[in-house]
Amino acid sequence: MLEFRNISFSFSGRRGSVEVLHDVSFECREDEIVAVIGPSGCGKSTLLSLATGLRKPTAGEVRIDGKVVKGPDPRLGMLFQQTTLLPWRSVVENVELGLEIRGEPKAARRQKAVSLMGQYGLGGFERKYPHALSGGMQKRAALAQTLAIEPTVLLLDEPFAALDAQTRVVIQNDVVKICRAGRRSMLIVTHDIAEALAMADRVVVLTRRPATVKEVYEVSFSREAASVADAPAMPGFSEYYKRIWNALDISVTGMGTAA
Ligand SMILES: Nc1ncnc2c1ncn2[C@@H]1O[C@H](COP(=O)(O)OP(=O)(O)OP(=O)(O)O)[C@@H](O)[C@H]1O
Repeated sequence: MLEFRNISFSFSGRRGSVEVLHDVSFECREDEIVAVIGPSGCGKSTLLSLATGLRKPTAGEVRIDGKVVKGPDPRLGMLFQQTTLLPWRSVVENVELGLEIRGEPKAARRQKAVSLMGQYGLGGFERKYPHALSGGMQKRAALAQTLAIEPTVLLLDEPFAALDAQTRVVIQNDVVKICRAGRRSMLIVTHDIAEALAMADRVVVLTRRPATVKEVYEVSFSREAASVADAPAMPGFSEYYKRIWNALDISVTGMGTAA
């Protein structure tokens, strides 16, 4: 379980400090998918960087399974918008990278990587290089790389933003299935209300900077729909969409209508 307890964070610069997060508290329990959504620049990525231990909160604590995060933690797996495949390594060598860093013997890590690639629809592409894969396949390979180290908590920062609309839904669905099958916790930062509702069990809406928790919505579309693609047709989906849109308090200025 991942917990943010009374988190505040300020960036310090020559002109003083800017508070980005103010007293943020929520948790992501075992076998739960939580989406964090908020206005652009409110501090969502900063919040994730605190969970990775790369930054320290100015106040409050981040805990994983009850222990305060003090630095990079092997229980965390990350997937970001930009895929992190190394172009000079074959796909299978990319997938096994985390295991190699961890010192796992070559034969064992290769077997694990090949097996994961098979599970994620990448069988036969082991010896190809990343440029030979489509965007969706690269994302799957990055996901296999992340999951190879068997993290208990997955952090995703707008991981699907660069994908085309159809591939995006397919990969969203894969990620939800993989996460549920392994009873993992997943925290996903997104700008996309539909993505948050279709994938998550809870949606945490942050305010503008300094961000604090504005609303938390318990939703069940992700568990009840047959797939991510079916979630928007579920009763109540559009009502939650509207509620979250209103909570985000974004003003849309149109062109107006001609008299
Ligand atoms: N290294 C830094 N030094 C100073 N300010 C920073 C730094 N990194 C981010 N910021 C500021 O902190 C605020 C929060 O940034 P962050 O990237 O966490 O927001 P976000 O909600 O993820 O943004 P977006 O929705 O656009 O992806 C922004 O106003 C940003 O300009």
